[in-house]
Amino acid sequence: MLSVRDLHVRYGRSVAALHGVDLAVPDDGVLAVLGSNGAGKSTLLRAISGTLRLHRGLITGGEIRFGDRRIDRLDPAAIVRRGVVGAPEGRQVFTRMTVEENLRAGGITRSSAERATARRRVHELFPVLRARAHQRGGLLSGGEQQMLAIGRALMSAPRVLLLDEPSLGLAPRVVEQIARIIREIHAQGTAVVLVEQNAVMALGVADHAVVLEVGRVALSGSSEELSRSEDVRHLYLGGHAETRATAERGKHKALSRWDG
Ligand SMILES: Nc1ncnc2c1ncn2[C@@H]1O[C@H](COP(=O)(O)OP(=O)(O)OP(=O)(O)O)[C@@H](O)[C@H]1O
Repeated sequence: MLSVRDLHVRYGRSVAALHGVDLAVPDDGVLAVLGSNGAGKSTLLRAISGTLRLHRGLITGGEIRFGDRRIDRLDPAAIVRRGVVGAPEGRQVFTRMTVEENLRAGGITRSSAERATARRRVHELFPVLRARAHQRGGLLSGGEQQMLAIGRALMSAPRVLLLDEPSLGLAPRVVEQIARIIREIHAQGTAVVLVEQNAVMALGVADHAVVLEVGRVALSGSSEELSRSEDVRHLYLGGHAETRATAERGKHKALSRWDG
């Protein structure tokens, strides 16, 4: 279980980005983190992955635990070794390196046997990455780069995968494909924290969700509950989109009847 308790984060002296955030991600869960621009979603992921300092940010209160150990004072490499691994946004793959070299870089903390197992898993999830093994990362399409970014994170055999807006800038068909793959990764036993502006996609994939508003958790609950929440529907789903989110979930899970 990954848990965040009363987390406060600042950037420099003037920006207080998180003001007492609480959340929990069960070992077998997918947690969606929704929220509008500037709500603090990326800050939360940076705090969990230990990368805040790269952005001149600092945890000023609270704690982050993985299992029974605190991880909020560890450096990013130690957090990856514990099994909590972030996939960068797709355009941040190593563009001059081949697909295979990108994957190898992701598995650098693991033994060669563990890397071989992880590579088989990545190739099964993303056959395109096997087909394009020797192509430069920068020549892949946006969706393929996103897949490579997720594949690179999976190479370190994470227990919790942190995803920062994997649907950003992708065509709806590709977003559906990524959503399917996230479900598959979860079904294989990896917990996922999914930061998304695309609430339809996120609520379709996650079991639970939190909505951040200016650095605070404004709402939390099961994805079904949040799909039905008036606030979430107006702010993030709009129109008939909530029906789509529910339909999406219905494809993959037996749901209680839609009462909205
Ligand atoms: N490196 C930084 N230095 C100073 N302030 C920052 C920095 N990064 C983020 N912030 C501020 O912290 C707050 C939270 O930003 P954050 O990027 O976490 O939000 P977000 O929910 O991820 O937004 P978006 O969806 O636009 O990416 C905002 O007020 C933002 O301006």
